[in-house]
Amino acid sequence: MPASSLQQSGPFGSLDEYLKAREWLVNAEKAHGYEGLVQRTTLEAKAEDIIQRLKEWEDKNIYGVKSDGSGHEAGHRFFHGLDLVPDSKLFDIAIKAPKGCLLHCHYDCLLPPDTALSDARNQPNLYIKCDVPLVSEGLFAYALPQFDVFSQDIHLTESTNLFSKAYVAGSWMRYSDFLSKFPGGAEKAESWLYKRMVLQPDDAYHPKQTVNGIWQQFIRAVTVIRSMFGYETAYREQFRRVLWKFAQDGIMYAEIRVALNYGFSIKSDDGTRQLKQKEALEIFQQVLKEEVPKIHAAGHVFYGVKVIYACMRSSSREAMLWCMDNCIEMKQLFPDLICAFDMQGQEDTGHPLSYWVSDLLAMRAKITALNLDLPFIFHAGETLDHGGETDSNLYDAILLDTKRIGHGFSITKHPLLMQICKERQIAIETCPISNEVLGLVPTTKSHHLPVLLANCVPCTVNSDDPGSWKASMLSHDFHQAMMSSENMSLMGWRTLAEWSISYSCVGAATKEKMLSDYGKRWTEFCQWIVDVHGKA
Ligand SMILES: O=c1[nH]cnc2c1ncn2[C@@H]1O[C@H](CO)[C@@H](O)[C@H]1O
Repeated sequence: MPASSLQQSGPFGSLDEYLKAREWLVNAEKAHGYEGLVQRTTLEAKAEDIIQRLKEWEDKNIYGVKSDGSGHEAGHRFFHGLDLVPDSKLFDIAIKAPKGCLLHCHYDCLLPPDTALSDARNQPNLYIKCDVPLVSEGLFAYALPQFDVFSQDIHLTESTNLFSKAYVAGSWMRYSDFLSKFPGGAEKAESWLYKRMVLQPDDAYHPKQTVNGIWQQFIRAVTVIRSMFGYETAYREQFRRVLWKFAQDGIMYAEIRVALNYGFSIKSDDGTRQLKQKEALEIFQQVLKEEVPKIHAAGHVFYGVKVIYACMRSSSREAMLWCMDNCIEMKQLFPDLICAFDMQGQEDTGHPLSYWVSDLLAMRAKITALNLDLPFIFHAGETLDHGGETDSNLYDAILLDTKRIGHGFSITKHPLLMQICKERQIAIETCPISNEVLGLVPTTKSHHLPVLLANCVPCTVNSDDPGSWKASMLSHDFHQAMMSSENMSLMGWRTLAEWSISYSCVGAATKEKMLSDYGKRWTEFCQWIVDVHGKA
């Protein structure tokens, strides 16, 4: 707080004097945060006022806590409010909002599996296996299904029939047989599979849940869904759909973390060929070439996507070293597509960055010698730890010159590191809904985004794994961020979106153009708010 604020404290000669000092203090604190950067046009001020009024109204009328204490608070728990969101005008506004760039998301978890499940019906070579036979309610609840495609026929016998007591765990059953033999039929089968891939409210909120517990469930869900995209057509069509969903949700560009782990492969549809990192990236490049012009033709402002090469932080050293070299190789082959390197997987249970420091320093030396533009963008501080090994990832991320920080949830307990992020322009990629569903905060209201904004630490809003909890690409997170804090405003959305452009990996000229495109869309958006919602 500036020293001058002290001069504003008492003793006060009158109520009027006190109220003036109070107003000054509130405004001084606002100016300390992102509001200090904001200048409103008349149109923006009008639109902003409409949004604030809508927030209050919706909090009482759409959400609302009843006199007996039951009900849902807006911006509180994502799953509790999910069914109410469609009734919200503010959600409609969030969908329309131009959002800038999505800088933190994971490819496998971008979309819920609806379309993948319908595509799977048409894959004759697709097989399914489980770790237990599906012969009792308990085993249905426990089982982990996985998919793969095979070129040779695997006949249906008692030992490959998932619904037989004689099923040998891990044996493959043709998916079409699985659908027809599932108790209650194909629709029941798909809804059973769906629940294995998408987290449910009880997974997130049951009273004995822990961070490790929900992560174990999340990893299981990812294992199922990832195996569903394990063949070429599914992998490609998923990417095509993702691009359209981004554009339709007001995202102008994205950087996607793709798990290109050691041992990564997808198969050709007929199961005869294995496609590795290079072939997967070729698929992305090809789809971008085909789809971006169509997305433009449909009237969207869209700058495509780049890939953050990501591998598991729990890897063996041998696997990690292979990935580091492979990442450099892929950067040379796909200089415009690969934009950074990261490690992913649960931070608390994986190796901390300190474990990898010498390898990362050697990787950096190679990158510099090759004159490549390949920054690190590390996950760090996605933890409840404070002062321990996981939390200390923040120190290493900063010392290793991370371009941004993924999550940075624990950084608000490190004022010096927040200050450094401000000075060195390291943006924090926050993920409000993800942090709530995966157990870091019991409510979005205690998320660190408002703290970062109040300190004017550059940050962005991201969806992380929206498909894993049936959220949209970014609208739900924008909406949740808006509803969870009084201090979040329309100009907060604008600030976050402009930061997402400024801290992205695109070149300076493209950034300029994006900012200018954004400005135009934003003005249209504010006008729309005033025209459509201003009269109510
Ligand atoms: O919030 C996150 N922090 C770290 N890793 C994550 C997060 N969300 C997803 N993944 C990683 O991405 C994989 C899917 O591609 C997940 O298995 C998980 O390892």
